Amino acid sequence: MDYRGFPDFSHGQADKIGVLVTNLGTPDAPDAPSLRRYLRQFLADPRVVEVPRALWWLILNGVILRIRPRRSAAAYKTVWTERGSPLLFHTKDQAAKLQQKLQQDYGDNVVVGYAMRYGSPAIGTVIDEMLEAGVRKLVLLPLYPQYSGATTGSTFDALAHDFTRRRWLPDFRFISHYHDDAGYIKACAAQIKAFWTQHGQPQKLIFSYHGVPLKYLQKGDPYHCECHKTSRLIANELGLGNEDYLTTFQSRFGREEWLKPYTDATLKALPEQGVKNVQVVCPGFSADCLETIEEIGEENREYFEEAGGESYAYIPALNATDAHIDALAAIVQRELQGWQLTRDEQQSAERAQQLEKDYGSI
Ligand SMILES: C=CC1=C(C)c2cc3[nH]c(cc4nc(cc5[nH]c(cc1n2)c(C)c5CCC(=O)O)C(CCC(=O)O)=C4C)c(C)c3C=C
Ligand SMILES: [Fe+2]
Ligand SMILES: [Fe+2]
Repeated sequence: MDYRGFPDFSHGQADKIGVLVTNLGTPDAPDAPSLRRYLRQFLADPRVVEVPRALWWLILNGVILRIRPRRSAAAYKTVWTERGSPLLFHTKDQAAKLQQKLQQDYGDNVVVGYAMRYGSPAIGTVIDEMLEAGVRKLVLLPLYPQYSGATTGSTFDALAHDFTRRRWLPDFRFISHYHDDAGYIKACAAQIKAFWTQHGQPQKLIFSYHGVPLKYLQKGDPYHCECHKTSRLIANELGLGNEDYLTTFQSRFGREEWLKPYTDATLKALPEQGVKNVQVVCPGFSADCLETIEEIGEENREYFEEAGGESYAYIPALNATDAHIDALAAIVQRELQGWQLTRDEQQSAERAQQLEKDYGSI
């Protein structure tokens, strides 16, 4: 085994702190070949689809990868922008703003990078760049507020796999969730309040989260509970009563039962129950993407309106808003305690280095 290292590192180099934010990943282009590549990597992950490998290999290659790439490419085309996939450019913006924010306290000693669990930029490539830049302490923040083995757990797997082939491992911290973090909850509530200032308050607020198969909950995945807790905390912050909001689950994949109630079935049923004015918000998505823009913004709007709904709005994700970046920075900074290198300490470290250079070490 040839463990990977960087032989030309400088001995005097100050240790840097690396903050790596990650998200799920997205195809490189909204076309069938790119989707086939992306979906093959994503859906072959045993954390995502827990079906016996040989059987799943047959279904994935024999059925899904023949049909889904073309269908999904058409959906991605409707959300694609000049800057590419929304998920990718929002993540890029989040990392850039987080870098600026953390630099205020840590100067050049902190390096913020972004990577994707599937597709590019790959986690290993970005860690290479960080280690080469002198990062010896690494914080990984998957941008999934609610923990699930399928998302957060899988991101850890990718990192752990990457570490198995490295010669010099950094100190490492992993933020596995922040579903009840006060700053995150306040940022979500503020985003909703700002929307209400412009568009008014709905009859019902729907908190819609990406679903997972029901059996993951039954086997001990905390995702379902964490989603409900996030909704409850945001609702409290907004002063809502139990009857003012609902928690639902979207983006079902495959035939088995997923977490319920389903977002689409709920929106189809609400008008008949007299609920004709709703707003949907997706606190589990830290960035707008196909699943929010197209599925919630378009597809589910149609279901609601076809069923007799009169007013429907999607409240955008936190994306790279200041309140979101402030919340993420606070989460990261809490994790950095003990590692903290403030600008003052950095300056005195630089002075010490200079003295050593001028007078030699004692
Ligand atoms: C936010 C948390 C997410 C969980 C939990 C999650 C679980 C999960 N997803 C699939 C299958 C697909 N998801 C797809 C897109 C997608 N999923 C998330 C997030 C979570 N998924 C995001 C942010 C996105 C959007 C990516 C983008 O490029 O915009 C897709 C691809 C799109 C499509 O072909 O429909 C699939 C497939 C499973 C099976 C699963 C849990 C087991
Ligand atoms: Fe998904
Ligand atoms: Fe979807």
